[in-house]
Amino acid sequence: MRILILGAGAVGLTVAAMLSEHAEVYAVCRKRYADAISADGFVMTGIWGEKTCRFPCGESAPAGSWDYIIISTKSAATREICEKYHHLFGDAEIVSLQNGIGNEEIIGEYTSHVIGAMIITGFEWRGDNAVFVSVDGGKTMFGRFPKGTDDAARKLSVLFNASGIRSDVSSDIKSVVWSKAFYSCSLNPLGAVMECPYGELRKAPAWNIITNIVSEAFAISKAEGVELPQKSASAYLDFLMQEKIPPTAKHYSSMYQDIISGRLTEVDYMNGAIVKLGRKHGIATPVNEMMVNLTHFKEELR
Ligand SMILES: NC(=O)C1=CN([C@@H]2O[C@H](COP(=O)(O)OP(=O)(O)OC[C@H]3O[C@@H](n4cnc5c(N)ncnc54)[C@H](OP(=O)(O)O)[C@@H]3O)[C@@H](O)[C@H]2O)C=CC1
Ligand SMILES: CC(C)(CO)C(=O)C(=O)O
Repeated sequence: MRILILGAGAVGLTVAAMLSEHAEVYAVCRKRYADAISADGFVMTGIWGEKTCRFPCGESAPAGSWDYIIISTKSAATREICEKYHHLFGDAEIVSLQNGIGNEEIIGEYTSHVIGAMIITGFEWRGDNAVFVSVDGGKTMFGRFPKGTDDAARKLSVLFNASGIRSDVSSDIKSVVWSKAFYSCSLNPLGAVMECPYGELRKAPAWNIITNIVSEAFAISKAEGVELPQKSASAYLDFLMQEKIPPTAKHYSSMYQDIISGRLTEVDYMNGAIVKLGRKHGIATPVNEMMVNLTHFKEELR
């Protein structure tokens, strides 16, 4: 199986390292990462094991055809990467291994072969050729976007499992992607602005804010016709409190890590997407809008 990873950073390089023992993988990444990996290998630490891996990577993609092309940029770069590389898409399945609402729709403007994915594992940079895998919040999910499963999604999930990344398929991947987006909308900006781990957000003042974020987001999912696995805002809040926060209670959100490292956050593709869809449907989303503004303010203060 030939797999090209476009925009490989913390997620894409680690996935490349894991898959490269079971498939032919090439990672397109920034020059400084390619140089460091070519010189010293890619160093993985954390819950997926400690190893130094070698796989081909570089600033541009080699010619040829691919079975899967995995996009692992931040959401702000999805369109740019599609513009730059859609000439390679051919019959390949194009997989969005990203957070946020709207990436699959952008990719769908360039191909009819879109696979949606949801990954809920933590990846933290530890140098130009090193990533620490910090937490595991569940299986990585794949599915034909927006709905359905087929051999292409199943084969990719089988490869991930064989490579040591717990995975499964969903026949409603859009719903799974939105459910993860609601998790990110609830925990990421608040954890970043307050500089605290997810577990602290269970305290009453934070939980009041999260309750409003989730209620607004549910109104939007209803208006968009996206049915989440959790049937109501209160069912989603229970799921967050009972199932999702406990395994990641000590984790500082990736948005917090973006802010302290001087990178822009993806808040516009999370709470910002809810605000934008709220305007489209005439639904007020003041708490999500406040989180967008607070996060951008925090970005400017650093
Ligand atoms: N990190 C995590 O714990 C998790 C992240 N995710 C999601 O996965 C996605 C990727 O996150 P993550 O890996 O952390 O992000 P990173 O910023 O570490 O990686 C993305 C990489 O893509 C690069 N890139 C952008 N455009 C190009 C291009 N044209 N050519 C080559 N490289 C390019 C970026 O470079 P540059 O910065 O120079 O633009 C960056 O190095 C996000 O949507 C994130 O929300 C999901 C689960 C967990
Ligand atoms: C827990 C984790 C790492 C899973 O994606 C996360 O949601 C984040 O930090 O953004």
